[in-house]
Amino acid sequence: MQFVSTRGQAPALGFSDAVLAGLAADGGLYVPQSWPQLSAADIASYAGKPYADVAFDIINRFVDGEIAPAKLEAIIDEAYASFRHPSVTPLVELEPNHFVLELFHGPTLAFKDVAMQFLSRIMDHILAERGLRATIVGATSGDTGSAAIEAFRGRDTTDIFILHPLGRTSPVQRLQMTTVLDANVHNIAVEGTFDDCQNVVKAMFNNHKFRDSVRLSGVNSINWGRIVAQIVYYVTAAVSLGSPHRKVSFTVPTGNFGDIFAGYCAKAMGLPIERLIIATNANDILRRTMDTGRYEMEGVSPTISPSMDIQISSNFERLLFEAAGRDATAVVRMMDSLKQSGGFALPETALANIRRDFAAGTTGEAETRATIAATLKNSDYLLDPHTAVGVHVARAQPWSATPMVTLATAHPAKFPSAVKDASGIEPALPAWLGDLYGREERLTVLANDQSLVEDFIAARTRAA
Ligand SMILES: Cc1ncc(COP(=O)(O)O)c(C=O)c1O
Ligand SMILES: N[C@@H](CCOP(=O)(O)O)C(=O)O
Repeated sequence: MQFVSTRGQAPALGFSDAVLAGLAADGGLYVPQSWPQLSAADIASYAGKPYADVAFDIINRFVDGEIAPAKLEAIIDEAYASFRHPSVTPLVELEPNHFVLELFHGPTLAFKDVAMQFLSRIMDHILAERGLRATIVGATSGDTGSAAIEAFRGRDTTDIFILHPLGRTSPVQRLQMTTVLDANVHNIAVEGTFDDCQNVVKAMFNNHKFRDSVRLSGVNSINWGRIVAQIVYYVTAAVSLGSPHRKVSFTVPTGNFGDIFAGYCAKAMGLPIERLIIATNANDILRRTMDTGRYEMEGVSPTISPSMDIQISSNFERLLFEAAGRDATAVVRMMDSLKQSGGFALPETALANIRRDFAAGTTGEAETRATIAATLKNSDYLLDPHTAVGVHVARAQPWSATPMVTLATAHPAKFPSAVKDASGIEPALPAWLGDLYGREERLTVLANDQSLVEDFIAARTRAA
């Protein structure tokens, strides 16, 4: 299996090289050259199987023999042994025909753990086999960073540098990153927004001299290794609800579009998904794009679901590539226009293709709070603000007999003050994080400036 860039100018790579590369050399994102197909019998065979077994069967189709199956199986088993729920990602019925898929039972309480626990182990394996070290960089609005730091801490093959927007994460998210004091972990608080952090990360990848000199690798969902691991829970959830004999719809709280793109991948592989619903907070660029056919940047406003305070939705590029019939030239045109003028128009057929598979809705701040309060009252279930954005959008969809699954992307305890404001209940952190507020912090504040960040990294990485 080869992976090709959405911009068509970078060499096609196998799984291991695509994972180590993160972003393609032409600035594009890697996608598989073709979608491996799950037959109805394959899907039916997953019923009752442990999560790790399903994960192995799906991920192995993309690894395509590059890693010995027994080794891959061991890596996947170990990754999901760190989850605190035996099903790894359990489904809970919220109300008739509406379920939440709890993705927050990993070590840092957000869905990012599902992919990151896999990615750190697979990268470690590939690097160790090649006798190499890499410099890992990531931009975070709070959850990717904590999951990545937890997954990569203490590893000899990697140094990890995480950029977060100064003062724009929840205190729990910040502390989960900055209190990890392992020598290979470096936290940079950037004076700017998440989009600024992500722009610096992408610019470092596009600075080929720097990229090569520190052997740069990425852990954001621009890395195919993140997406592939997220396909799995769409499959396990759909199978629990009766697939392949029954269709399922998913509503996904969305920012960088990685999580919902994994749902698209599952559908492309043959999972019977009826609709994928994009749920945005007040930073609603994706919902507006679905309405108007124009992707148009506006400023980012801080919300109580801060992890989704994003305007440049990286993985939307993967969907554009697919929807435009894999026309890399059209993708380059759109991305150039985004860079130059802050927006672009979608080609008509691409828009029609996207509207066939996706719908979208927005949840404002007051609605997010009201959803948390009402869900506690009516279903005795405490939502985090990101999941509440999804639940509100799911409830606003036209009625359908098809089961709806809303992805519960974070544990409410990551956002205690927003949840308390909305519900009157302050969710407690689990025991292993109980002393988080008392731990020593380490971080460096830097201006939003690529060369300052590059100098900081170059002076500290062991991969140079
Ligand atoms: C809690 C939470 N929910 C939802 C999202 C949005 O996910 P994605 O960026 O994959 O669209 C994020 C961050 O990305 C998150 O941290
Ligand atoms: N919400 C994210 C933003 C980065 O998303 P990613 O999935 O591309 O890593 C975060 O929590 O950092």
